[in-house]
Amino acid sequence: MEHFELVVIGAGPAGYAATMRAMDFKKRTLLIEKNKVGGAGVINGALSSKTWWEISREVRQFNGNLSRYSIQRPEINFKEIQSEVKKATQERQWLLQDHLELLRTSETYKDLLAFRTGSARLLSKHEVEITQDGVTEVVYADNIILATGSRPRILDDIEVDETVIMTSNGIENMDHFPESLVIVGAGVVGCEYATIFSGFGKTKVYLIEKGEHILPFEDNDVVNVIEKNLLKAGVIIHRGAKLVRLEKKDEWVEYELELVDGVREIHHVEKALISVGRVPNIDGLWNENLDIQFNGRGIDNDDSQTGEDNIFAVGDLTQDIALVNVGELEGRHAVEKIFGTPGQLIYENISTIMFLHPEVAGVGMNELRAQARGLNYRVVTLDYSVIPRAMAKRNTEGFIKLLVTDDSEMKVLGMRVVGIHASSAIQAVALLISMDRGIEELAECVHPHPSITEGIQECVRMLLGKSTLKPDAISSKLSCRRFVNGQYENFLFDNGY
Ligand SMILES: Cc1cc2nc3c(=O)[nH]c(=O)nc-3n(C[C@H](O)[C@H](O)[C@H](O)COP(=O)(O)OP(=O)(O)OC[C@H]3O[C@@H](n4cnc5c(N)ncnc54)[C@H](O)[C@@H]3O)c2cc1C
Ligand SMILES: NC(=O)c1ccc[n+]([C@@H]2O[C@H](COP(=O)([O-])OP(=O)(O)OC[C@H]3O[C@@H](n4cnc5c(N)ncnc54)[C@H](O)[C@@H]3O)[C@@H](O)[C@H]2O)c1
Repeated sequence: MEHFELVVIGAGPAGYAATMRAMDFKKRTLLIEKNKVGGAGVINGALSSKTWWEISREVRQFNGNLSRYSIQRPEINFKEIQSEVKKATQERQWLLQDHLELLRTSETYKDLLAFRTGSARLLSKHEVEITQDGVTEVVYADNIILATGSRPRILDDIEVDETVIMTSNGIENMDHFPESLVIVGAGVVGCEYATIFSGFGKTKVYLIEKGEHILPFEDNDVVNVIEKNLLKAGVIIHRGAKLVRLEKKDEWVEYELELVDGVREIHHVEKALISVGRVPNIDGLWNENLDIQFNGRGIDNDDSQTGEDNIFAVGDLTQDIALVNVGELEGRHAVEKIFGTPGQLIYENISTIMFLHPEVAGVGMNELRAQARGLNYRVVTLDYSVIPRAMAKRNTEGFIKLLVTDDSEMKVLGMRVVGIHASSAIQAVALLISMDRGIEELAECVHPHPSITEGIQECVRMLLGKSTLKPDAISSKLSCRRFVNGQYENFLFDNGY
């Protein structure tokens, strides 16, 4: 039986990152993938959907500019766009595969790194069985990292064929812009695809959310901006709606809704996307005799470790946040825990971007989460219309919101930026959170001009009572408040100078 110091199952972002970190420790490692290297980080997931989003954003912007000068819009071609998306995912896949291959054949790594295509499962705490085309092989592993990721959750009674009724695994394989599309579930995936398809201007989008509002985990002020733009792009949003049935009829989709007032409606659309969350890929992954616990949301791990001392679980497979950067962080952490001196696995400073219209970037807590934890906090908001860079872009839609602790230290709890360049603006704050620092540093450093980060600096200065624009003068664009014992109150810091 071939012997490895580490076997990693799954070559998505989490497993790939874990394998490469193991190379730094010079450990003999086997990476096993049953499908394509890159996982949902590349195909039917992060990179593919972001390429669709980028192109849709350009089309929306371009069309908007043409309308401004009364110029007719050109036709856009679905297949050309789809082929551009395929090029992006292919580039990334080739990069990851070629990198793997070059390492495997290099002098330094040829005895360390091995790769097998096949489906893997654990026979015991040290034996991994790999099956490919009916051929089975068993290898011995000192340590094992499970990184098998997740797949779309499917609702009972809905028959997904990935052609007419689809999940995120099928939506990108259509061959034309559908005339109409219903999206069930207005979480991140649902809202991103609603933004993408409404942005192209070729598809009537219907968005169904069982909760009271779209993006139920986000603050109302963020949701309001996104919802307003979706509506402006012609999206019909059914909030608090119960999906009674959704089925294929004559190659179209018929669905029935029960609305909040009890009224029932029947709709017909060309295609459906089911985006109601994801489930971890654990089926048959390990034998029952192993102490690996599953809690419904994912593998219940402690600092990436399962109940077995040599078996670890990382990425979407676990109960923690399902993101590429989190999977990579966990994968690297698990390897450091096995072979080195691990740092702390910290989730508080994880940055996220939701690719909507406009983009929404976040780090740390939002108000919903702070309130759910019963925290008192200070919160400052600044509208994009006071930021020179946004004025120059002729796009002042959006705002910055910063949350800090309600004490003299004012440690950063979290931030949301909604608007252009949101994603690049949050990095400095992510760093402050990771360093567990107060906000003074941000107030004093000199930002480039004009930049969106100047808006963040102004937020910080408002909290410190030394902003250039005063919130009590332009309260429609700036606010500085405390949230104490369930109530908001205006807050003006008197620094005495
Ligand atoms: C539509 C969509 C958009 C997204 N957008 C973003 C985004 O913008 N930013 C972001 O950070 N995240 C995004 N995500 C989430 C991100 O894709 C996932 O969090 C990330 O891919 C998880 O990485 P992973 O390695 O844990 O799992 P995966 O990427 O799912 O990879 C797991 C791999 O394991 C393989 N595998 C499974 N079982 C076995 C087995 N038994 N044997 C061998 N191999 C196996 C699979 O084939 C797969 O390649 C998005 C997800 C979706 C669906
Ligand atoms: N930009 C990004 O970072 C990004 C993009 C896409 C996905 N992701 C990751 O992928 C994960 C999965 O995304 P997702 O959107 O599938 O899940 P999600 O949990 O974000 O959203 C699912 C939504 O479906 C709704 N829902 C559930 N059952 C329903 C029903 N029967 N009828 C109507 N609505 C229903 C839920 O209330 C929720 O709003 C995310 O949690 C995120 O971690 C990240």
